[in-house]
Parts: sequence; C-alpha cells; structure tokens
Amino acid sequence: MSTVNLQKIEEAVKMILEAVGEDPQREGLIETPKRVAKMYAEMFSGLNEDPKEYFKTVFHEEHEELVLVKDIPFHSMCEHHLVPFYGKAHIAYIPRGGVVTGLSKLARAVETTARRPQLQERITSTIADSIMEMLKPYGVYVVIEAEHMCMTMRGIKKPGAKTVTAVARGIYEQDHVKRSEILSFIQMK
Ligand SMILES: Nc1nc2c(ncn2[C@@H]2O[C@H](COP(=O)(O)OP(=O)(O)OP(=O)(O)O)[C@@H](O)[C@H]2O)c(=O)[nH]1
Ligand SMILES: [Zn+2]
Repeated sequence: MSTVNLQKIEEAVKMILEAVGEDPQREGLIETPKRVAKMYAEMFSGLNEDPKEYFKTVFHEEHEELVLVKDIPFHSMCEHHLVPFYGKAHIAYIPRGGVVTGLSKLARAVETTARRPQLQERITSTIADSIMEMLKPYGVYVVIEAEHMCMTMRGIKKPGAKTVTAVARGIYEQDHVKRSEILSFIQMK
C-alpha cells in the first residue's frame, strides 16, 4: 500500500515553482504539480516494498554453480539531490542446497530497491544481503555501474563519469579469482 501523500507533493511543487519565480497558474504549469506528484508516487513506490519478498519464490535444482544475471537496467533517485542516477546492475550467486530463485526475481529486487531515495552503495548491499538471507547461497556478488545526474547536470558537471560499486558476500569475500570470473563475464558481449 502506498503511503505517498499526493496532495502534499502537489502543494510542495507549487511552492517550489513560486520560489523559483515561476507562475504556477500559467497554462503550461497548471497541471505540473499533479503530474510531479504522480511521478514521485511511481518513482518512490519501492519505499513500502521489501526486496526479500521476491526470494520466497524458489525452485529445487541441484545447481551449485554460478548464476549470473547481468546488464539489468535500472534508474533510481539520488537521496542527496533528488535527481536520477541510472545504469546497470549485475547479480551473481552460487546456490546452495538445491535452492535457486526465479531469474526475474533478481531484476525485481533491483527495481524495488531502486524505487526510493537512494545511494548506489545501499542498493548494492541491500540486494546482496537480501539474497544471502533468503537463499543462503555459498556467495553473492553484486556489481552496479551508474551515472549520477547530480554529477552531470549540476555541481561538478562531469558527464560520462561512472560510479561502480561492488558488494561481495560469502565465498566471494575471500575469493578474488571467483570475483574476477564474474567481472570477465560482465564484460563479455
Ligand atoms: N556515496 C554516494 N554519494 C553520492 C551518491 N549520489 C550522490 N552522491 C554525492 O553526495 C554528495 C553530497 O555532497 P554535499 O557536499 O553534501 O552536497 P553538494 O554541495 O550538493 O555537493 P556537490 O555535488 O559536490 O556539489 C556529493 O558528493 C554527491 O556526488 C551515491 O549514490 N553515493
Ligand atoms: Zn546527488
């Protein structure tokens, strides 16, 4: 259930428009507070969701080897500036005890985690920790690469700069050879 207060967002957007010197009553802006409220409700819809829920869907398959879903596109909102950052997530894990999850659930966990005011580091660790807790695999390695609009369109203004975050859990914490294997699969076209 969404706890987003649409009316409050509308009022706030109207105030921002006034504060920057715009006329919220002019034709082009009259519907803008409503549109922005709807947009925020959508972009922050992950706030009341728990990515762990998705990993309740499991299948029994004796595959105690690598599973990697790479190039999962995502976009999120930087919690410092409320502007987007976007890129790709790559999720690798090694199942244990014949417990594998649905491949789409890995992408769903990215989506849910990204749809709230976020830091790239926190998206990365939340996904890794959710998988560890729910699937109890031998290990998880999550890599996220993203461009932050707050570094592109304002402030330091460095378009093209990419931030890479990686979180290793379980056997990936110690095993750099296994981590390198994932990184080479990620680079493969
Ligand atoms: N660690 C981390 N930092 C982020 C992320 N998104 C944005 N930031 C950074 O958050 C920082 C906020 O710094 P502040 O000095 O408080 O704010 P600011 O004056 O707007 O900073 P500048 O961006 O340097 O102009 C900036 O360095 C941003 O680049 C993120 O996902 N992770
Ligand atoms: Zn930012």
